[in-house]
Amino acid sequence: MSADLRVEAAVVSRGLDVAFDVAAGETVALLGPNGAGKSTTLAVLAGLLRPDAGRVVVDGEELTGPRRWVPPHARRTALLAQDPLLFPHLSVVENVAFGPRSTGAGRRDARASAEHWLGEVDASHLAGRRPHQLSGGQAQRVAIARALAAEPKVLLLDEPMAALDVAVAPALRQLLGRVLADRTTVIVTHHVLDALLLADRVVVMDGGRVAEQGPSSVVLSRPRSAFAARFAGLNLVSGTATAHGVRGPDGTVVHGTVHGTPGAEPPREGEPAVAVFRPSAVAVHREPPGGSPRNAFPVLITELEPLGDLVRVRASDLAADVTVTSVAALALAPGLPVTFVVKATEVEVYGH
Ligand SMILES: Nc1ncnc2c1ncn2[C@@H]1O[C@H](COP(=O)(O)OP(=O)(O)OP(=O)(O)O)[C@@H](O)[C@H]1O
Repeated sequence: MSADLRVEAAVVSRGLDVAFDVAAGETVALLGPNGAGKSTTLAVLAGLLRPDAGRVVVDGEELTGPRRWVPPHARRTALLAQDPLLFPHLSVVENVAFGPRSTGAGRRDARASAEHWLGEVDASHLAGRRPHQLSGGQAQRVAIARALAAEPKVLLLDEPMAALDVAVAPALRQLLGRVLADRTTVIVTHHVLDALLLADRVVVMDGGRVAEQGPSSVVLSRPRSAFAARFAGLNLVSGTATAHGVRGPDGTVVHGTVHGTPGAEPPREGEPAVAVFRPSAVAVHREPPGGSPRNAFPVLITELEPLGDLVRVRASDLAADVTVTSVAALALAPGLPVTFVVKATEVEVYGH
């Protein structure tokens, strides 16, 4: 069911001029500051907005073009907004059956498909309820089932977790990880973890244009655009899982909290895993701290970069954000050997 996607779109009134591709089965996260044009791009893909110039091609078929316009309901693209927008007068199962009904399925097939997809999102028990009897997280699950039941070629998600309590977001992220695997998806998100764990690639937008794009782990650990650097700039250490962390390529173990990834159990020992921690969680020491249970990395400083009120200290593939005062106090400079120190409680470990 997955299809490849190409978009080129200029919308003059919104200052949008973007072009990017999504491979069949790939999940791309659209990141960027407010007003960057992420939602406008989704609207163009969904057929809700006709660009002044450009085209949208899915699976070799032009859906939007100079002389072509396929209306939203006939595009086989499903858009899932922050707000689930369920029909209030229909039950949950009727809401989900609306997806296949809208693509021409008969009543009985549509109902069977609705029951199947409710099962896929762990919401079978909600089938008979009305939308006003659902929590925000439950309603969003039902909306996901409705989107999937229409068997879209492309799934478009606009901050699907933004309106939810932080407490239910992890469960929904896990569900999305499961259902997005092998589906062509574009997801707008403000969360670095969504970009890292749900997306294969990220496209960073700024001022209506693509500022940077690439594999999620590369862009998030070595960002080139100012936004991506502020947004992420995470330290990532890839290797194999141990009981309490990750063993890096040089044999050093980074200790942290081991989590399951969306749709998967926590990594077992020896499986590929990545340790993630923020540069702001890293302290820089001139002398290795003795007898400490913390993670300590002996490194050589390669670069000092101003970052607002802070200074980003880069050393091989790692970064630490420290105050200007401590740069002066420690006389930090490129070429200086130092120790980067991070508490295990600041390190998250995921299967990769
Ligand atoms: N309905 C609209 N009519 C006219 N201009 C709009 C409309 N929606 C957005 N814009 C403008 O288009 C530009 C891109 O906005 P868009 O909502 O696509 O950005 P975004 O990246 O999705 O932002 P956010 O993260 O805040 O949702 C902005 O300048 C915005 O003010």
